[in-house]
Amino acid sequence: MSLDEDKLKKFGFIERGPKDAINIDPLQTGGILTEDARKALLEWGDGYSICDFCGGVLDLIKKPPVYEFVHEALPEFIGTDEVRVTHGARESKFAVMHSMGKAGDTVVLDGLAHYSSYVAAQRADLEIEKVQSSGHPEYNLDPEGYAQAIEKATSQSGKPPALALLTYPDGNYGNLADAKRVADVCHEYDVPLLLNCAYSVGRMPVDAKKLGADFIAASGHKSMASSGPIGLLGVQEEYADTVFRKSSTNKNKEIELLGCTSRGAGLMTMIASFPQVVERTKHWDEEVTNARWFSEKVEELGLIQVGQRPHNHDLMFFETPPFYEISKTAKKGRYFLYKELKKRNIHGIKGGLTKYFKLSTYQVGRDNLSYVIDSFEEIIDKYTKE
Ligand SMILES: Cc1ncc(COP(=O)(O)O)c(C=O)c1O
Repeated sequence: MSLDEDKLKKFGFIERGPKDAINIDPLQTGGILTEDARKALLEWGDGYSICDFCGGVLDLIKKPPVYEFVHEALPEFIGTDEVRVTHGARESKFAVMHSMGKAGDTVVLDGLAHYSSYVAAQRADLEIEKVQSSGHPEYNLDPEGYAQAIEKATSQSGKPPALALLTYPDGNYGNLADAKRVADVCHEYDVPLLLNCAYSVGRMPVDAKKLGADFIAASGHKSMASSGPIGLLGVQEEYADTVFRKSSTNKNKEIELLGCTSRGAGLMTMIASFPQVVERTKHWDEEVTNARWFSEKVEELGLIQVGQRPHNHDLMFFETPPFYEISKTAKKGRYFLYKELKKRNIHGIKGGLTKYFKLSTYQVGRDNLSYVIDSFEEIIDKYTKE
């Protein structure tokens, strides 16, 4: 096989269309780089760049201050005794499941858990027991549901679950369950709790100790203004030796991390953004106010926010009957909304969705949010007043 020149022409530098748009994509709003992180990306972009300074354990590098970041700043930031950098929230979840459970053990998942929690459990050969949410319209999770799930799993398998997980908040409705109560319930049965904080650490204050969480999984590219793939794994002391056990052949290498994880640009962008990330979590109340205000305004246009009300997070799910009605007769069909938003430089609602969608108001700011609301109104008017 040979790669001819015509084929190779497709590759090389590729511009990213929507990079300067107003972004309301829940996946992306918390991962937009700070200016310092953009500089760090170029500075540290070469493969293995950080390894110039490594004596065998990446997170022990003194200069640049990786050790201080990983072993001092991050534990304080999320309230766990130990932290390691991983390649993402899913890798963190897998590491915990794989080290805490044996094949055939059970993990309890909330009914709104992300698919990556399922595949992490499957990769670790764990059985899954679910705690159902209350369903439409609020999709609330009753912490007592964890007691029932734990009891059910125990009676079925003769053994308590190895772990419970709560998605905090969930990635569909942006619901923040009562994590403290969930932790208390799990601990009554001696079941440790992993909080999936992909959408919280880096956006809002999270203190694992206050919440009673034994493990934290976080996502740098989702919520910590970092270039991915990068995430965090926080572990309380009681479980640190289990999760961070070392290789018998390579004595300073932690097995669950396959020796070392993010090595270069990802880590250095996370470090570069960290001061601003810490600062922005102090202004979380403003983000919640903006989200609620946005929700109220678009509901005046006929959209309906489902999930917790009043809402406590920037990630929101809307049913959107006005757009759905238009899609039935619009020339571009269900793609009309995507095209209209694109024309207005608004990015983040998936193409083809008109019946419902989720969006995020995080760090978008009142002016741009007003512009999005006005654009929704203008689009509805354009098609209904024709
Ligand atoms: C709730 C939730 N958890 C975890 C993830 C995965 O995060 P990561 O890409 O860091 O593994 C996502 C990604 O969409 C998510 O929505």
